Amino acid sequence: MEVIRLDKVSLWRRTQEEFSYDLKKTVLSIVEGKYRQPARKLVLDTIELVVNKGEKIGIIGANGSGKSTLLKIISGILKPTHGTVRVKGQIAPLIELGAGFDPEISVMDNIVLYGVLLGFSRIEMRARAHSILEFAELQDYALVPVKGLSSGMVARLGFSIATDVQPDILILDEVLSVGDESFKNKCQQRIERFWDAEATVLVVSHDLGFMKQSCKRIIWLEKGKINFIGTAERAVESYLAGKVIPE
Ligand SMILES: Nc1ncnc2c1ncn2[C@@H]1O[C@H](COP(=O)(O)OP(=O)(O)OP(=O)(O)O)[C@@H](O)[C@H]1O
Repeated sequence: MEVIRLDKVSLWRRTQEEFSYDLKKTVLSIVEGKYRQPARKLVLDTIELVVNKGEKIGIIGANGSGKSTLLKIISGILKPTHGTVRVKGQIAPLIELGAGFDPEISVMDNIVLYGVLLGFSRIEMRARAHSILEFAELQDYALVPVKGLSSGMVARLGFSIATDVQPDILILDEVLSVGDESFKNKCQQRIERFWDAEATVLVVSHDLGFMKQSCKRIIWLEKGKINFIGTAERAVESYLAGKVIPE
C-alpha cells in the first residue's frame, strides 16, 4: 500500500544573503535604486517518489544536496513551490531534534504538547510521559523548563518522544550522531525496533555502512535532483563512484 507520493515536487528557497530583514537598509536601497530582488535557489528539482507501507528508505548525498529539505517536505514542515505531496498516516519527524519545543514551559508540558501535535490526546501523552522521561534519562527534569536543559538533553527528549509514540511513518535525520556514546547505543536499539515493525522509515545519514545494512532502497540526491533510486548496494556504489553504476 502506497503511503507517500511526491509528484513533480520542486522547492525554491531564498539564499542566505538576503536574510537581512533590516527594513531601514531595504528602504534605503530602494531609494538609492540599489535594491536587488532576493536571489533564489532551486533546492529540490522535480522530485518523483512513491513509498510503500513498511519500506525502509535511505537518502544519501553530498552536503547541501537537499536531503533534509526532502524530509521536511514529506513531513509538511516545508511546502513545495510546485508539485504535490501526499502522505497517509501519522508521521513523526525527527528533524532538528527538539526544534518544536517551547523553551519556556516544562519538559512535561512539552511532552504533552508535542504528542498533541502528533495527534495524540493529552491523557494518552500524560500516561506515556513516564516511559518517555525514563528513556531520555530526564526523570529529574520533568518540571524544569526546556530552556534549562543542555542541547544533548533536548535532543534526547525529542528522540524519546518521537520513537515512543510508534508512528506509522518515522523520519530520521542524522539522529544517530546525537548524544553521547551510551545514548547512541540506546537509540540504535530502539531504531531497530522500527525496522522490525510495520513502520515506514525514511532515514538520512552519512554513515554509508549503516545505510547499506539497514535500508532496502536508497535515494541518491545530487543538487536537489534524484540521481539514482534503487537497491542500497547499487546506490552506495554509484554515490562513491560519483556516477550511476550500470547493473
Ligand atoms: N533555511 C534555509 N533557507 C534557505 N536555504 C536553505 C535553508 N536551509 C537549507 N538551505 C539550502 O538548501 C540546500 C539543501 O540543504 P539541505 O539542508 O537539505 O541539504 P542536506 O543534503 O541535508 O545537507 P547536509 O548533508 O549538509 O545536512 C542547500 O543549498 C542549503 O544551502
